[in-house]
Amino acid sequence: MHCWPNAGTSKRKIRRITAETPPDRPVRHTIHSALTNTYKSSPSYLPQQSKVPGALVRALTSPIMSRPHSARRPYRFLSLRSFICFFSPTFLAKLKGSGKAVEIPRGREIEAAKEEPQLVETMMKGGSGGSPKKAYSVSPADYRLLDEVGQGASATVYRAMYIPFNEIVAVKCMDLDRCNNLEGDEYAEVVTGLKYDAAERTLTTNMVIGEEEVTHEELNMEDDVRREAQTMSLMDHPNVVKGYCSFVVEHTLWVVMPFMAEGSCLHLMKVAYPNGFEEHVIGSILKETLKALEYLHKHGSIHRDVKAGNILLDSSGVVKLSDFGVTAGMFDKGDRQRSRNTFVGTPCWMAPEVMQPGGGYDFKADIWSFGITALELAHGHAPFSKYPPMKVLLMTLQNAPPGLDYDRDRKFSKSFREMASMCLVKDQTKRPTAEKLLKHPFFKNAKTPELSVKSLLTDLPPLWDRVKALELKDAEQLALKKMASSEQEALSMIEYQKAVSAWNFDLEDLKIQASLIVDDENIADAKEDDKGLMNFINNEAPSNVGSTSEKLLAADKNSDIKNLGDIEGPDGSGLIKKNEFLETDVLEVINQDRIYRYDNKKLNNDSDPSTSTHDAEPRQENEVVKEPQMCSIPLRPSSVQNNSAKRGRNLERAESESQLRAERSRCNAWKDANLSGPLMLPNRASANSLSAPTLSSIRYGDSMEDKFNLNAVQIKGRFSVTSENVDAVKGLRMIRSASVGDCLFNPTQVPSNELPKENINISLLPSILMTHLQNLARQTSSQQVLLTDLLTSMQQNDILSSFKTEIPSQTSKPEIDILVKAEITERERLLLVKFSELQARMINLTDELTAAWSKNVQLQQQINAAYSKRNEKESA
Ligand SMILES: Nc1ncnc2c1ncn2[C@@H]1O[C@H](COP(=O)(O)OP(=O)(O)OP(=O)(O)O)[C@@H](O)[C@H]1O
Repeated sequence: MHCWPNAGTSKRKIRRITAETPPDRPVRHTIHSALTNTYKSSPSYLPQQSKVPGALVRALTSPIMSRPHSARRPYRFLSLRSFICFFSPTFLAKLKGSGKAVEIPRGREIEAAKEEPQLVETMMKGGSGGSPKKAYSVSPADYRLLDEVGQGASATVYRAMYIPFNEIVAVKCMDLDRCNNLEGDEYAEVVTGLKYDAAERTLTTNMVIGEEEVTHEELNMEDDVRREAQTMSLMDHPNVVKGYCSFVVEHTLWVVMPFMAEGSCLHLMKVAYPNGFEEHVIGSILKETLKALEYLHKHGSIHRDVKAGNILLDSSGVVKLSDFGVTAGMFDKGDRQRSRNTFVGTPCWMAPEVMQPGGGYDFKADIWSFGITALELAHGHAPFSKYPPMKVLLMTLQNAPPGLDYDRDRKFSKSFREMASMCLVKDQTKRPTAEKLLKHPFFKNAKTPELSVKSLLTDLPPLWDRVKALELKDAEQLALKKMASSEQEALSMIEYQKAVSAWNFDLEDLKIQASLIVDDENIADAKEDDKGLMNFINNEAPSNVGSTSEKLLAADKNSDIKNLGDIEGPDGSGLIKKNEFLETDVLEVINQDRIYRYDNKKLNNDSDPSTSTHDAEPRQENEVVKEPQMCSIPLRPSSVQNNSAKRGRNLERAESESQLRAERSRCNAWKDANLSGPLMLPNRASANSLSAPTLSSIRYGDSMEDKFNLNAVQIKGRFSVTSENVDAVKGLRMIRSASVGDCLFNPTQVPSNELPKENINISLLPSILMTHLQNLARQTSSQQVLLTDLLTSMQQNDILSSFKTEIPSQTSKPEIDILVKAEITERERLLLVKFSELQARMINLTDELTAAWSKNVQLQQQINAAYSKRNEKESA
């Protein structure tokens, strides 16, 4: 790493110099000397005396700078960007290569900008390294958007023609409204610090020079959107996507950049390499990415969103890192050692230290994400990608770091596995720097991307056609969603049947559901339920995992932040200090737009059956899974729902894309069922599953439930009243079935003569009842299947335990044996409890079925009577 000076000092120094310098003295030399002294440890960034822009000089030497704070007023001047960037070491590089000194009479900056918009454009555009600048204008009229080539959470990327040069570029249109609640121009102005006046073709800025140190953050410049545009224009490296220029157009910020004709690695994997790339390709891609990271880190930036979706390829195989929306300057506050405290990134790729608010992190966080990206490229998806964000956070903190599995990833070399594991060390201080990592043998032997990556791209249609094809697929899925409601009802029942047969052994899932999903209406009940559940879990299974989740639950439910104790991951590295991982943090995590983006996107991958169990869920040694879960799942908090609603079309896209794959994986779900943990019978094929998809809900539930819920006007228990039958059941009361929580119509409570004739489709009622009865019958048979399986599983456990008692392990220690036996005995006990519960439920169900049948008969008689009465009346 370069030894950077303390930028804070430099700012103060510059301030002092400018304040003390009489306006009529030539100041360029003074500023240049200051910079020379301040940045002497990084000579390549020294600005040349003649290259400090005049406007900047004017701004710095303006009398306003020497006024006391109180006397300073909002000050408008040309190219705030130049001013701000002046403090950034990276900007100095730009000055060195390109700096065009422009003299503007003092106090006439705004007028000059209006008279010479071209000047503003010049100040805004990128360019460095001494190469002649290509000026890209900031007028939207100069760009013709051709095809959509990418869709991010906050942006749509287009292939576009830059008309003046007849050159193809990419234009990323970032929706400013989506980034904030502020409206349109107002927000655009705030976040960019720049106001584009289309009529005048000028860019102006409002800013208050206030505190002693003028920094990005104090100037309200920390926003992702502006940061991205800014960072992109400052970067200059062959492996970094450079921003040519950026400007505000109505409610969007346009960032113009080179067009990368093959899109992102993620996109390529989705289209043609669902199981990941071969090692030699991965080596090339990663090496180029690492070079980009090395460059960024050397220049004081942390990317914070390294992932396959942000590694772009062009048709000649060139690899570039993009998306600087969350890039942070390590020296933003003028403290070289200062690490970041904000919670930014995408959960699967996020380093453990980033997830722990207050802990602080530095550029090593990018190395972790880089390691995750290595696994992503190797498997076609990131580890834990099928889990909801909150779960990913917990798993990353608590589980052993993911890695390339010795057996499953046999096809990969030892050096690749080793390189990945070096990056994925929880202790950030033990991770190598990008520079060091580049020297790893894995990269030493990597081929140039032109050789390896290019071979991936043969026979592929153009990017925009691929994007369209994916969109068509999405549309098909959406159409599927809109199928007739009766079909949906039928399908939902099938889904439900599958879901009721599902085994979910995942204690974590259950806890997360319990902690995250809160029903406003039933909050008190839910609290009680959850308390009981958690007490049970923790009494029975005092694992670290349990206590962590309980504490999160406690924080979430009771806001009793002070009660949080220290929470420690099993390896001690995932330590969450008292009061650090608080309710607000949890909610912040949930509310993080980026997480939702990720969530939406990852839904595409979630159902990917190739996700390995190794990746997915390395179990803790001490995680003793015990409790057969039968808890009722409350709804999620409305705040989360509100946020989810914002996901809008992204979610729809993601959902629909995931449906087909989800369908496929559902088919295998039953036989894939994991028989190694506690049993959970989902007691609802719920409308909630989206908020906290569990293994079972991912496999069985989401898409079909969505279809089902599309027409649902009321959801009770696991059944819904759809818009089709709502009229028919008007006036009928619903009763809750004691054992299964179903809602059944209770015709005996409604005398037949009270049935509003005009609303009753008489023939519909028996059919509705029949459906419910059939469901009951199916449930009973499902329960029987469950019982059989349970018995089989018990037998297996018996065999296992007797085997273990008969043949004592020679290698394991006696304590471990005792633990194993205790666990098996405990499991047996729980299975027996479960077994008797199921038996009782089956008996209940059978009773209910019989009762329902007889009710059905009664009802039919009543209906017949009512029918003949009406006939009689009519004939009379
Ligand atoms: N310069 C480019 N050339 C070609 N395609 C691009 C370019 N930039 C982005 N894309 C495509 O657009 C997609 C979305 O872009 P990008 O990731 O920058 O958007 P975003 O909203 O920042 O997304 P994210 O959700 O990752 O934050 C990329 O995954 C890529 O496929």
